[in-house]
Amino acid sequence: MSPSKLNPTDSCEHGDESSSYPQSDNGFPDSVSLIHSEKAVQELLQQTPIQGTDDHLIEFSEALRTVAKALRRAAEGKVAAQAEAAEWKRRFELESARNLQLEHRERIQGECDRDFNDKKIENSANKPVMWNQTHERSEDCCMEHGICSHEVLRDGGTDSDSNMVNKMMRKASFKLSWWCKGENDDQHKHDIVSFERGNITTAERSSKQISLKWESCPQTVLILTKPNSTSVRILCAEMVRWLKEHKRLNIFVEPRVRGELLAESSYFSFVQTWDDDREILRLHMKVDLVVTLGGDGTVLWAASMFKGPVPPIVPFSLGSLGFMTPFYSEHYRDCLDSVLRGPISITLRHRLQCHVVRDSARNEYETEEPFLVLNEVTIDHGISSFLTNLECYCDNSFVTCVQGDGLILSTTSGSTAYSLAAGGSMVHPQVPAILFTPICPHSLSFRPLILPEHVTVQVQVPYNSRSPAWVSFDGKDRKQLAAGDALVCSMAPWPVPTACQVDSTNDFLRSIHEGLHWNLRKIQSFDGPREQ
Ligand SMILES: NC(=O)c1ccc[n+]([C@@H]2O[C@H](COP(=O)([O-])OP(=O)(O)OC[C@H]3O[C@@H](n4cnc5c(N)ncnc54)[C@H](O)[C@@H]3O)[C@@H](O)[C@H]2O)c1
Ligand SMILES: Nc1ncnc2c1ncn2[C@@H]1O[C@H](COP(=O)(O)OP(=O)(O)OP(=O)(O)O)[C@@H](O)[C@H]1O
Repeated sequence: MSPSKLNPTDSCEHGDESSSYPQSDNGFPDSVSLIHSEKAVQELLQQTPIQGTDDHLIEFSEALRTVAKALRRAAEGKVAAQAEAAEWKRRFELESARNLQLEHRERIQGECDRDFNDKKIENSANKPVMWNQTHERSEDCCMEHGICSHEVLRDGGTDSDSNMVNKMMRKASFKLSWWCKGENDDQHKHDIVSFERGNITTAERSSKQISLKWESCPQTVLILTKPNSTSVRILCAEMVRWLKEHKRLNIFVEPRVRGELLAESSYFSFVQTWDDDREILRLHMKVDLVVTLGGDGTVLWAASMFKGPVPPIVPFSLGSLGFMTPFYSEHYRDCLDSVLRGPISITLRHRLQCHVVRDSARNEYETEEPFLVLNEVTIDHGISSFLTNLECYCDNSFVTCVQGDGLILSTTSGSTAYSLAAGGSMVHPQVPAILFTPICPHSLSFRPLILPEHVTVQVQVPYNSRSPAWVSFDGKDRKQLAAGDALVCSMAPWPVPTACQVDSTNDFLRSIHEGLHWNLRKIQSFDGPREQ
């Protein structure tokens, strides 16, 4: 998996650049080849006395080039083999996780079937138990499309109202479709490439505006709130009351928020929460809709709670910027009314799946728990004042060595955040791409890149790096990357569906106009010189 590595004991003292620096095929000097090639040349020089003729120089430079090429090929072969191994390892881990999930479900299914047969549905207060209508159906839906929309909940009867006890509850099902010229077309359209008679054409583009239509009514809402804000706390209490009394919905909140609500009034005892963080892993199976009350950070927080499929999120703006929070909190009743009724436009925001691969773990096929980021993963120098030195590979091909303050690998949703501040382009959130944006590169010729969604980007701290690097995920969870450690990033299979106020294009343009005053300039006056 690892790209070429430098031996820390090797010296990097170079002589005359023009004669002793080998060039790789792509024009960049390869660090491993350089060191070895230099040694080879020095040996050659010792063995063959220079007679000062052009012939000798040509011969030496040819030998040098051949050695450099051979070394480069060997290094590339090694990188490819290691990357392939890492990819297999990643697939194996995904498969194992999937199998575990299946086993877990089968176990729960078995328990529920037994319950059914015995006709004894027990009340497990505050802990709804989930099972699927049919195993196959859940597989189709959850694994293929990311959102388990047909799963069934057996409510443990946490509602204070006694007739709610043992109520049978379905997770609301929905259908996604592409909007066609503003009309709702029920067909899923895929990007079809035709090559009839040698003419390549593409039919419908798949990346149209996406519409979500409920097939059964949403029943359970999770409300996530920004902490330490009085206005958010007041709005949350009001919204919970309204959703319960007017929409008859089951409501989940974080333990902190339940405590706050109960401190206000015992009326809120119907509000559900979780005791154990492991229950968060099952939230996507219980919740039809997530409401966020805060700024972009609260949307990031909501996304980070779902390590797999994410239910649709309705983000209300209670922060100062709000690129991902298109709904105004003053109109929450109308907004939620229309969202619960549907159909709604959604933006499927892609996430990046990031694995830290430790140098020591490489032979043991171990990676740490992956992080899913909605904005970006950043690798920087942390508190060290040294330049970061990062070797970057894209699908095993060498991209560049970043020498500067660091590197941002951003989603298109994150393109208006840190990546923008570092000089990256703003990209429509529905574009499936990975932004490769350096932070203060010490080079006159470095420009940000936009890579296609299907690539795997690998960033390695070389052995000759003067200091470790630090990686952070959506601005949180800092981890150190020591020399030899690497970060491997690819597009995650679970996007974050966020409800749109109008549609994803309108919302995106409004956010850059309102949030950044993008391209705001006084309109040129009509009077003045004219072209003749
Ligand atoms: N120099 C910078 O611009 C810089 C530096 C560090 C972090 N950040 C961003 O902050 C994010 C974490 O946000 P937070 O709210 O938890 O921390 P925070 O409270 O420090 O807020 C950072 C700011 O970034 C804004 N922001 C977040 N996501 C955005 C997006 N997708 N588009 C436009 N603006 C966005 C937020 O609204 C907020 O104003 C990181 O993911 C990173 O993108 C930016
Ligand atoms: N439910 C939560 N629990 C813990 N932390 C949270 C939660 N929601 C948000 N945060 C954190 O609180 C911080 C501020 O949140 P957020 O960005 O939403 O508010 P804000 O700072 O008012 O927004 P803006 O930056 O747009 O003004 C973020 O770092 C975010 O990660």
